This record gives sequence, C-alpha cells and structure tokens, in this order.
Amino acid sequence: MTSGAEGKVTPPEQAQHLFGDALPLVGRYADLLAGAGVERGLIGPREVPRLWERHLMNCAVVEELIPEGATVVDIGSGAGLPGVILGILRPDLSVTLLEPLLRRTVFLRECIEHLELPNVEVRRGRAEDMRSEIRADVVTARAVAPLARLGSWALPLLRKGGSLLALKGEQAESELEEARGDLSAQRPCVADVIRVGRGKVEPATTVVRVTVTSESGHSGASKARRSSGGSKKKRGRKR
Ligand SMILES: C[S@@+](CC[C@H](N)C(=O)[O-])C[C@H]1O[C@@H](n2cnc3c(N)ncnc32)[C@H](O)[C@@H]1O
Repeated sequence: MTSGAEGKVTPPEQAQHLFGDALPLVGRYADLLAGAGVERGLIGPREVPRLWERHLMNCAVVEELIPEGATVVDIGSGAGLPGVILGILRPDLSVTLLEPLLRRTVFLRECIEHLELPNVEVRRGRAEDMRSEIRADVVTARAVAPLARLGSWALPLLRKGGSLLALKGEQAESELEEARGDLSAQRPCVADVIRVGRGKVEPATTVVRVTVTSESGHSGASKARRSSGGSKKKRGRKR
C-alpha cells in the first residue's frame, strides 16, 4: 500500500488513554481506512470524521471480554473491524479475519503487512463453509447478520466454552430474546447482553455474548429429534 493511499485523521484525547502505547499503530490503521479504505469503497467517506469514536474505540473495548492467549475469528471482517484493532491491542491473541469478498481480503492483507501484525491472518471465505476447518475460543462479528443467522454461522466454529461476541446496537436485548430459541437449537449455549467500555467510550459498546456449553454441534433437542427418527416420514418408514 503506498503512503499516498493513507488519509490523515486526528485521534481524540480519550484515544490516548484507551490505546496507550498502541496509539501510533492504531493511528496508522486509521489513516489506511481514511485513505485507501475510502478510495476503494470499503468505508463511506462520511464515516471518516467519526472513525475514532464510532469505529476504532468502540471496537477496542471488546478486548476486555477476551481471555489471554485466545484464538479469535472475526467473521465478516470487512475493512478489519473489530479484528485488526483486537490484533493490535492484544499481541497475545491469534486473530483470523474471515471475509468472503476478494476486494476486502486484498485490503486486509495489505493492512496486516503495512502494520506488521504477526498475530493476525486473513482467510477468504464464508463463515458457514468453515465448520470443518475452524475451532476458535472466540468469534467476533460486527454489523454482519441478524443474531439468529449469525449464531448459525458462528456457534459451529467455537470450542466448548468458547463465546460469540456480537457487537450490536441498542436493540440487543430484544434481538437476543427473539433469537434465543434458534441459538439453543443450533448448539447448547448461554447468552447475555453486556455493555463494555463504560467511562472509556460514549456510548458504551453493546455486546451479545453467546457461550457454548457443549462439545456437540447439536442441542439435546436436536439429538432427541434425530434419535426418535426426526421427521414423521422417517418414523413411518421405521414402523
Ligand atoms: C457491513 S460489513 C461489516 C464489516 C465490519 N465487520 C465492520 O463492522 O465494519 C459485513 C461484512 O460481512 C461479510 N459477510 C457477509 N456474509 C458473510 C458470511 N456468510 N461469512 C463471512 N462474512 C460475511 C461481508 O462481505 C461484509 O464484509
């Protein structure tokens, strides 16, 4: 990526407290987003003035929820949010940016190279096609899909005890209540809504956390359905 492809965006004062020593590197990423990211249509030009507060800082506080040394898969990483920020802030994490669109993976690879992030890799693909290939401690996703669909993509990628951290808007509680049945049918799990970064970002970041409680990819209910023959048609044949 040429330096000419970098824009310039000044970090707000709170960014110093939040990012500490990582601020210069986050600043370089911000410049890439504001430059090549906008030129290539990966983020809208109207996002540039609010890049720090609404995007970078909002994503950064999610690191509080990620255990030391975790493997993290960022589904639908787009221009790298929240995955790149997590990779910068937490060198102890192994982060995979999972993104199906070529144009976006090209940008992501250039960012990783430019920012020299050895703990971050880019994979091109759809989350639902990665079931046999990925087992992670944490899956993150921001602005990717409604919760029930996101759960059907993310939960199969998690180890037992692993969590989906979905960055959501103010309607997170009602979205979770609507999706609860689908999430449990996908895989036994517990879920809650957490607000992270109070006092650091305004508003705090809303995260739906879904933690899988079983090794199996299927809930007890699905297992029961399968062992009792599943559909009526099958039961008929058995008799
Ligand atoms: C609205 S963008 C959000 C990008 C980024 N997470 C952010 O917050 O700026 C949604 C991204 O999800 C990706 N996506 C869509 N379907 C997907 C799938 N099945 N698996 C993985 N990523 C997907 C899209 O290509 C797109 O980059």
